[in-house]
Amino acid sequence: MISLHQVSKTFINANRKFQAVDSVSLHIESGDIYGIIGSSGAGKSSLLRMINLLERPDAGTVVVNDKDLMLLTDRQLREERRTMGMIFQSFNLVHNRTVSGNVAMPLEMIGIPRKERAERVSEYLDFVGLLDKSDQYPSMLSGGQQQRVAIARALVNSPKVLLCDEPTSSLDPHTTSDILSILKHINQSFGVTIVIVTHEMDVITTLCNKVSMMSEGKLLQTLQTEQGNTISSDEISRVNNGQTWGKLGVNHD
Ligand SMILES: Nc1ncnc2c1ncn2[C@@H]1O[C@H](COP(=O)(O)OP(=O)(O)OP(=O)(O)O)[C@@H](O)[C@H]1O
Repeated sequence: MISLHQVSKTFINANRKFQAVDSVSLHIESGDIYGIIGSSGAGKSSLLRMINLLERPDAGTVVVNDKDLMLLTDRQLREERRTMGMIFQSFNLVHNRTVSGNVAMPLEMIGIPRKERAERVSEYLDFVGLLDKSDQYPSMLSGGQQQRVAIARALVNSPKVLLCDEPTSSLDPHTTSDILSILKHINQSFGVTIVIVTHEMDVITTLCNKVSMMSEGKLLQTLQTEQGNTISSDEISRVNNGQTWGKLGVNHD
């Protein structure tokens, strides 16, 4: 469903080149919950953002739903991006719009009529348990509630893929667990493929059936199990006696 082939990305900072992603290839099947784990600066977010071409690779190919995204026109790319929702560590809500106003935004952009828009917004706010907060503003909500609004907004267009960039990194453990349950439910109930970037091992062992470890722009290793199961911490410990994980600065216990 998603294939990255030898993608690379170099940024230029203060006239110095920095290779954030170095010839990475990976394959994600429909229905997977695919984790990308690594320490800060490993290139995880850049890699994730290349899946929907928010970041354009300097080299390599990005194929989603059998389409080579680099070959699409701007208009075709906009359409293809609608099949991919995205959520972020900092939620990225629009603060001068209400909760329902935020969730309605993707539908407004494609001209869905008001009545249908209202129905779909209510349906997804109900799904994330926030229907009673429809008329509130983001600043009146907790971090976990704001992330649930962002999830509703990402789902309202019925995407096939949900891209998650450190979605629980600014949340406490209890709220993290709530958000991970919602993500699992989205995968199981709607068949949405999930790609999640994290530096937290618990996120991987709670949620993911595949995980790639990233360091210094490269994928070091990928582990996988059946869809519907999660990679166990035992399995992770067995690989190279955990040495690869240690190299990432990630605690695998
Ligand atoms: N738009 C950009 N311009 C310049 N440098 C960038 C840009 N985006 C990322 N980088 C650099 O590329 C490297 C990889 O960043 P990236 O955000 O992909 O890593 P990460 O593994 O997600 O780290 P973190 O968990 O800290 O977000 C970092 O050194 C970062 O400073």
